[in-house]
Amino acid sequence: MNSTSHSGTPGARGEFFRLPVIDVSGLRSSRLEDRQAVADAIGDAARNIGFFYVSGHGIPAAQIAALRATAAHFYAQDPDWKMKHYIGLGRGHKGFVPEGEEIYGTGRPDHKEAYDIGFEAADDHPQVLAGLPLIGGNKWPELPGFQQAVQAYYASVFALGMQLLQAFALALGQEEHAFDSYVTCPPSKLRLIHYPVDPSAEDVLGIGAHTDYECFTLLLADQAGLEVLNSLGQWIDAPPLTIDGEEAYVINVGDMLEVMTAGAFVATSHRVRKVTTERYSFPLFFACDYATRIRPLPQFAAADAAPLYEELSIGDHMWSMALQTYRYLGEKVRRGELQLPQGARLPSSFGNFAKEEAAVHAATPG
Ligand SMILES: O=C(O)CCC(=O)C(=O)O
Ligand SMILES: [Fe+2]
Repeated sequence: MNSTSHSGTPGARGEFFRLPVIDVSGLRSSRLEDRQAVADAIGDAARNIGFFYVSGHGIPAAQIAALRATAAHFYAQDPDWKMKHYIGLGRGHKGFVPEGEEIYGTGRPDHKEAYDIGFEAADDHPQVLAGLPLIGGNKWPELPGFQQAVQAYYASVFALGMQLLQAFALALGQEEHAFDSYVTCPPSKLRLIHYPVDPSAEDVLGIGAHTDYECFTLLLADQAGLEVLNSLGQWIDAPPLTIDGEEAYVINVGDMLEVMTAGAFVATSHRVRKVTTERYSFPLFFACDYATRIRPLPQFAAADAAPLYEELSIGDHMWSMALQTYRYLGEKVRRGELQLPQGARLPSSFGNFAKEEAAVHAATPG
């Protein structure tokens, strides 16, 4: 753990007022005790909060700067040119996501645009040939340096994700590499999100309240705006943090780690408030391979487990969430061209927000 000035102060589970900072440089130590100590801190934060900052990650500042520069260059282009890379063109669900395309909790479109990049899969990859949604090659705009900057950053942040996956395995009492073989060609998406300022827009959230669908998320943002829901119903700020000259990442537990732990780890709800300063954020949603069946680990499996934690395929979950939040996919569902996978959950089924809502309904007579 970092110095106390940065640490969170959790009381009861979910009662936090700031996010803890975990120095993960120990994950690169050759001594298992060092790696286990970091993993235990991650486990505590995942249980009590579902969100934490990570310092000591070692991602080169130059790669982050290059990514920011190329993202800004892309968004400065005119709208028609950006739409040539529209996510709805071609298969694979990758590319440019214009403002208004995504709708989360509020039922109102988010005030943001994005560019979605996936784990690169060749056209002859068995998962592509099998026609799995979300898997395939990327769209690379003709912008000098874009592809190089994005691929270099993707490789680094993905490698950090693998280290965190191993730490989560240790935190859950598993062998460190227990989950590695589930991550060979995952639908792990890196998003370059741009939140433009619109002073005339009233109360338009950057992103409505939601949980993330995958195992966990690694996020880097350049401005405040991200807010995390605690168990008292308060939105807690998670602004960018620089520690010893290095920008910290925000890591949060996603729906699939919540299922694997039958709720012991929380997929915590979060949102981005209306921005007053132009903002860029880059989440990597770290997933296992599409067909991985996610179910509670043996120590969390209980005969009376909530139906929410019934086994599901991670890819089907991600795809069904996309079908329910992207306009172009929703239209295809309505036209009968695409179907929701069997057993699809509704958006916002997981996380503390969902549980509070359920508790309110259960307590409401009639
Ligand atoms: O922009 C941010 O800080 C958060 C983005 C986010 O929550 C998401 O894309 O799922
Ligand atoms: Fe999110």
